[in-house]
Amino acid sequence: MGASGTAECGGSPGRPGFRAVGDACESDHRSGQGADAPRRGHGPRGRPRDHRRGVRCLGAGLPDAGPARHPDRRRYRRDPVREGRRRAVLAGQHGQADDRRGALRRDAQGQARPRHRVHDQRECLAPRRRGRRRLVDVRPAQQQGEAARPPARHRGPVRQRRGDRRGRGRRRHGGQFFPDHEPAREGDRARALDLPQCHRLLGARPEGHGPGHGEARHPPDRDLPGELQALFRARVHLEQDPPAEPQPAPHPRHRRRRAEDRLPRGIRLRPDRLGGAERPAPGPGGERPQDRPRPRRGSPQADRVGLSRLRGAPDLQRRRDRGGGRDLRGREGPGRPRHQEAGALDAAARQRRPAGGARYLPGPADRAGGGGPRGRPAQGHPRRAGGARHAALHRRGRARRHHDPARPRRGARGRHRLVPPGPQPDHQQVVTGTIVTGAPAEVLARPGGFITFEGGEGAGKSTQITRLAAWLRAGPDRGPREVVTTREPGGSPRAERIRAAVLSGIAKPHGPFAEALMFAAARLDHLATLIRPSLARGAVVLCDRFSDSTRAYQGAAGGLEPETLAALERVVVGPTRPDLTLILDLPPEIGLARARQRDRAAAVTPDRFEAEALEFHQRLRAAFRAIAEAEPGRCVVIDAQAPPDAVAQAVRAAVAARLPHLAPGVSDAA
Ligand SMILES: Nc1ncnc2c1ncn2[C@@H]1O[C@H](COP(=O)(O)OP(=O)(O)O)[C@@H](O)[C@H]1O
Ligand SMILES: Cc1cn([C@H]2C[C@H](O)[C@@H](COP(=O)(O)OP(=O)(O)O)O2)c(=O)[nH]c1=O
Repeated sequence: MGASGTAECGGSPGRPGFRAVGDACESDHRSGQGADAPRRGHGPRGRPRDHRRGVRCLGAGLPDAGPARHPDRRRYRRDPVREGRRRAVLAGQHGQADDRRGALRRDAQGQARPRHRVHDQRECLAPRRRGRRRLVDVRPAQQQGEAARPPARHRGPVRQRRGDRRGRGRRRHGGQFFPDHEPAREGDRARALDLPQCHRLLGARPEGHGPGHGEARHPPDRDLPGELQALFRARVHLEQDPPAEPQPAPHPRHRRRRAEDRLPRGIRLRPDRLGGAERPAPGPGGERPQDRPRPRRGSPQADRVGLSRLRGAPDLQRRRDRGGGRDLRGREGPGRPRHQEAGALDAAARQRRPAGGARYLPGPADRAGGGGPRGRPAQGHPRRAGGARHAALHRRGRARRHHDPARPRRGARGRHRLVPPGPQPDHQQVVTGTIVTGAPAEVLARPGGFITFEGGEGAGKSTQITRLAAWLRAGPDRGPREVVTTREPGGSPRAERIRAAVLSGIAKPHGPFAEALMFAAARLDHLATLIRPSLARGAVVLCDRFSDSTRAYQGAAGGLEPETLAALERVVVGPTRPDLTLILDLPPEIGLARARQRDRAAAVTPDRFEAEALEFHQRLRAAFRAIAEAEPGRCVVIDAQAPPDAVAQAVRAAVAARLPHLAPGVSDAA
């Protein structure tokens, strides 16, 4: 093929000035078979180029290079990677026609490139490996520099990536369809990069031969063209530090999180206050507010129901002590999110709203005393409650909010601000995390109560709970009330699974403390998932056994120290102590007889505690009595030997006496 060698080394008509490096063709200049003429006058600065090892002719054997056929052509077709490169070379040969049309080209891996990169400078396959094709620009340096300078609109890396993306898929090239050839290996990405990219990485000018080029920093290998030197140097950079992939846009939810994260530490958002965030007062020791024990406000009862978390707690508690107000329940529970409280209170407020959906409307007194803009009553923060200064502050806050798109629009989430007619009762009644401002106590939450039933086996607890629930559901004069009946261990799906395990006796070999821990675990879930949410809704919760059973069974009867159980109770129960505990008392022999009769009827075997000896049950009875004596304000002992109706009557009387707001009426209770 010496005949084609001379012509091909001079450059094919479609690809003047290019040669392939490392290809094994018959025009190999090492073998001396190629023509000498193109060896001189093709390299930059007129240097001879082809004396280097492995510089061979481009285009030998290519279909449009002449009638001669390359002997390795069939081999290329069998190797997909090499086939892709061969087609890239083909594409380069058709480049001039494509360039005139402004078409994209394909590099050696089949990726499309803007034409200014492809035409004369790009086809440098860096590694010197035997059998690999490298294209070397052998045109004069000035011409190379002109071709290497990309147009401004293609200079940035983003443009380059977009070009790559556009090149994917099948693309018509020179009248033929060529499939894509993705880079076979990661290293091919570095090898496929073009020279402008190399220049950028080297901090050199694209022209490549002036001051500031890589040659100035590295001793130049004068035998190599400047672009090839640059590529060899850049390859190291590229393989170590590949170009950054475009980052996907952050998800809107993440953006929102980041916006919240920008809040200074200690500041929390107040959804009820459109004014935004508040910073709780710093602790004396610099501790975080959420780590601080909550301050006690008012009575222990107020603390139990979480009134300490309400700004109007003292006032509400005063109302309740007078008997004219309503209790707030169930806003304790550190694990429960505030919006849940808000939802519960909102629901309660909606229930209490007058029929027809009418809301409280602002009266003249509202406008007189610190009214808001356009005659609306001042709402939200107590500082805005009265006086022109506070009204002006309020207006300023509204104006600011109007221009802040990050803040929710007023009423956008369907919340209502209920303002009673007449003078504002007490603007301290702002509930953290919810919407109510200045509403009377009975609007804030529906009153509820937490009543537990305790006693030995077969005392009649389940029977009496059912009866009391029916009585309480009638509710007071204002209408029916929600009553939740539950039991321990159990009451929630997870707690029921613990119940099944512990009553099967699985923890008995581990001792009473292990059993107490299992009961505590069940209680934790029960409280979190059922009891506290129900109390927060204002429901009455009737529970068959609670923490007093742990004291009696695992403590007094099981031998566990009271201090241990008290600590466990403090951790698990916290402030959610029962309002009233009804202890059904009867001799254990009678209770066990009833329980066995019940079990036979239900065809179940006695559980782990029913199977205990009589002496164990006697200790239980003594323990329950002792608890009642220790806490007379909470506990009432009821004689459970009486007939069921008589016991039910005694239970109602106890509830009416201790929790009068739950009683449906005096006539019913009598
Ligand atoms: N006051 C009562 N007098 C007689 N039998 C009763 C009385 N109360 C409940 N029972 C019966 O005793 C059995 C156990 O009652 P139950 O309510 O299940 O007790 P506990 O829940 O305390 O184990 C049931 O069969 C029930 O019908
Ligand atoms: C709640 C609780 C129950 N128990 C025991 C008492 C009961 O024997 C058993 C619960 O069974 P249960 O069937 O609810 O009792 P009763 O037969 O009285 O209706 O679990 C404890 O030992 N510790 C506890 O804390």
